[in-house]
Amino acid sequence: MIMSLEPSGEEQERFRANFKIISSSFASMPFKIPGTAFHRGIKARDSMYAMIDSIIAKRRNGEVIQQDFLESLIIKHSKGTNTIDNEDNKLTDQQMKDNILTLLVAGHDTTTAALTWLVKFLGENPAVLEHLREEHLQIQANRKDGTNLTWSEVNNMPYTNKVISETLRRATILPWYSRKAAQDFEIDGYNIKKGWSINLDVVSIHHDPETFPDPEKFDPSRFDAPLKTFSYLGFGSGPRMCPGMNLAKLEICIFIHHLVCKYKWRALEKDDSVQPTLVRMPKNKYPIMVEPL
Ligand code: HEM
Repeated sequence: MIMSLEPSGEEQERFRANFKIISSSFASMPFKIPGTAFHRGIKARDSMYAMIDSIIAKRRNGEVIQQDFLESLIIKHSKGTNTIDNEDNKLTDQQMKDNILTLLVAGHDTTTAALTWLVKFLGENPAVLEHLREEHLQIQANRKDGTNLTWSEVNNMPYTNKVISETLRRATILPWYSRKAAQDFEIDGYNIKKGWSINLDVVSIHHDPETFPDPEKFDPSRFDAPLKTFSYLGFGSGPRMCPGMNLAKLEICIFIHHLVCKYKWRALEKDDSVQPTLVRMPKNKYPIMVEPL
């Protein structure tokens, strides 16, 4: 979708390997010294840049044509192309590469983790799974022709949306993110100075028993009524809120539809530990055995 890499092959493998190094160095101390995670991350990023450079070059000389996000960036942002945008607003190749890398880094592991947690929570909560399956079987039954999920169907999945929100609350994929204080302020007796970086402890916010009674319980009905502002931060909040939210939700809705309409599954291991990385995942990656319904 982003740049049409084949799911297998040497290029994809190299991409995957570099991507893994970048993800695991994301929250490392910024010491650019050989041997540190940060240094490995920078090297992997440079290698990704080189790969994206070569992909952009092939697209520019017409060797490869694809209908994907990179292609639309190239068409819209090539200097001298006949679009209504001002030349000064066009992205440089460096900015294009950064955009592609940002989308991959911010969008891949987060969505993968969300899907993994979703399968786990549904497997552990058969009543929720049954309710969810009813919603999706009803969508199938109402469909007059065609087999593909339509845009209006995706936009009319009320229970699915609550299941997604509860998954992101309970799992809290991004356990913290930061904001810079715009002014001096005091909170609970602590004085915060303008310009300080503040990390939000989203796991605690999402497990506050005052807002979410019995917080460990997986219960999508918590989202039946609107919640207190800033108590649910699955995709963040405010102007820096996740720009990929709608894409991620779309991917998750499509995944859920096919999963619950066609398959049943069971966990192969019992392990509730969480991998202590920036993007929270079940430590054992939650292996399952899948069968047709
Ligand atoms: C279930 C999947 C996802 C989750 C749980 C998630 C969650 C988040 C959260 C919590 C933030 C921080 C928001 C804030 O600071 O207020 C964020 C930022 C961001 N996300 Fe996502 N995200 C997901 C998928 C995606 C996808 C698919 C993309 C793009 C393809 C994406 C791109 C970004 C970017 C670029 C930012 C940084 C925004 C900024 O700092 O201005 N995310 N995401």
